[in-house]
Amino acid sequence: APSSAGTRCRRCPAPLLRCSTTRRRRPVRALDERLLEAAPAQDAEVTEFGEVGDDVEDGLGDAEGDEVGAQEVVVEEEERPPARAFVKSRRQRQEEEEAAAGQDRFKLINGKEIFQEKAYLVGVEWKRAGGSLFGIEESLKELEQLADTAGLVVVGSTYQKLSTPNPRTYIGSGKVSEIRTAIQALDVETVIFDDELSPGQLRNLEKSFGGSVRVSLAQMEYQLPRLTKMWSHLERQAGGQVKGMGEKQIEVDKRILRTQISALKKELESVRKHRKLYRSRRQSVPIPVVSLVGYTNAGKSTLLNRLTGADVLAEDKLFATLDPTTRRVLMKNGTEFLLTDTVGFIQKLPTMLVAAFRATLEEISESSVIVHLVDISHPLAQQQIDAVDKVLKELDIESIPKLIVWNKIDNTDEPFRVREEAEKQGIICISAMNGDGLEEFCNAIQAKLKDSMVPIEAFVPYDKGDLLNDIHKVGMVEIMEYKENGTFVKAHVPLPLARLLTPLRQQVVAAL
Ligand SMILES: Nc1nc2c(ncn2[C@@H]2O[C@H](COP(=O)(O)OP(=O)(O)OP(=O)(O)O)[C@@H](O)[C@H]2O)c(=O)[nH]1
Ligand SMILES: [Mg+2]
Repeated sequence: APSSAGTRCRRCPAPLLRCSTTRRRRPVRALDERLLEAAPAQDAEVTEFGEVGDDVEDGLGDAEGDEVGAQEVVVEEEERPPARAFVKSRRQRQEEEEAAAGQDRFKLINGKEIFQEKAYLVGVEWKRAGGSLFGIEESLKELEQLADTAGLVVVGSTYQKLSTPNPRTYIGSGKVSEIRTAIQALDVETVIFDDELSPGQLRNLEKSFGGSVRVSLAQMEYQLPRLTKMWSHLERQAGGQVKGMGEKQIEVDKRILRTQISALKKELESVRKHRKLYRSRRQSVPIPVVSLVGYTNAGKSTLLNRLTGADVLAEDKLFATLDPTTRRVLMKNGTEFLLTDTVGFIQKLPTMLVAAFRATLEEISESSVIVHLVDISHPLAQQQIDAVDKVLKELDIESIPKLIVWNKIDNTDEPFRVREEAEKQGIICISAMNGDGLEEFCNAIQAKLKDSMVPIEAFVPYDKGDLLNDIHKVGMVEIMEYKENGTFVKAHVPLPLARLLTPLRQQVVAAL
């Protein structure tokens, strides 16, 4: 029989069009649908299935081992309508399904409605030594998480090992055609490159991916606040297989995204203005600022919530925090500090991102202590630490005392051993989730804060009582003696407060 191998399911004797076992995994499903769509020209499409099917076959298991699959086949075998009618009814069903799926593809993410585009990821591993801290597979995994955070559905990914980029298309021509096949087979709407491409390379890729496919630099902006990666958006192919519905969705999708971008831009701008104002106001009440930095998903927002009860967005998503948030932490001994949450760091921090998140970075450089929070339960914890350190180095903040804190101790396999290691290195272990080690954390912060303060001795007259309050709140008092016309204080205070106290400090000698 012609092309019998291609038309039969590998796992069962059913002809492919009737075997619903193949509808399990997404890539195959997409192919199956295309197959049905082009039913009158079955043979040609079936060949395509045979080819691409090989790539997605693994993991399906063998026929005997999978009873569910066999059952599904039996059910469909019972009906056996004439091929064409069968295809038609399936087609209708498929249309309905698709319409329903279209609705499903709008997801609420952080209170905003986002259309779930189908995305395909492309990465490049450089052969030269001493390249990235992260392996290509890790990098793609992270990119997948980023895409997921942005509300995309990743339908596939690929990567290539290269020693130099192809000046025309960045990746090699073989890879380009492989991706083109995948775009068609999987109905891909967005191709995301794990690197920054030149406008020329983008244009050439656009051509290579087919005339009706558009790759545009402007789309980079799509997810700018959430995604730091290079975006290239592929128009769904017009005509033929595209349903009117699908086209409309793309338009709606674009509109939503465009509105979102401008709204987010405005938001970001107003946040910056607000924070600038806030900062200058705060400087007159010199409560020390502690900045929380760390790789994305380290648990910074969770820790801030834990310590302050602030309702800061904590999510198992990358870049859950867009706007840095500052909260007041009151310690048991009455001392206060301001804790600032920052947006998570990430490897390959592109210039674009540095600019967009300058607000966060400004905050860090003005803090009294920097807390570097690490997800110690992450298999790539060390690489993440290195990536964060690299960014911190660029900020020129070496003079600010730093505290390293290992978080998610509850999530480690051998918490005892991890704690032992931490102790050796003078590192604090906590669980922001269950509150373990938070008291130790606060004490360590206090000790670090003291490092950043200056020792003073001052005589504060009774009519300047508010200054005494400030010293209590933000400083560390060693001696406080009430005299006839004022109070003698020996303490460590932050530099700005020491400056405010300067006139009173001069009076110390006179008063004694
Ligand atoms: N098991 C465990 N999970 C934690 C702990 N702290 C945080 N998490 C989880 O880790 C995930 C990320 O936490 P976030 O607080 O959003 O992380 P973040 O560092 O603010 O992330 P970005 O804002 O993206 O930089 C969430 O799912 C938290 O519930 C912890 O101590 N133990
Ligand atoms: Mg956060």
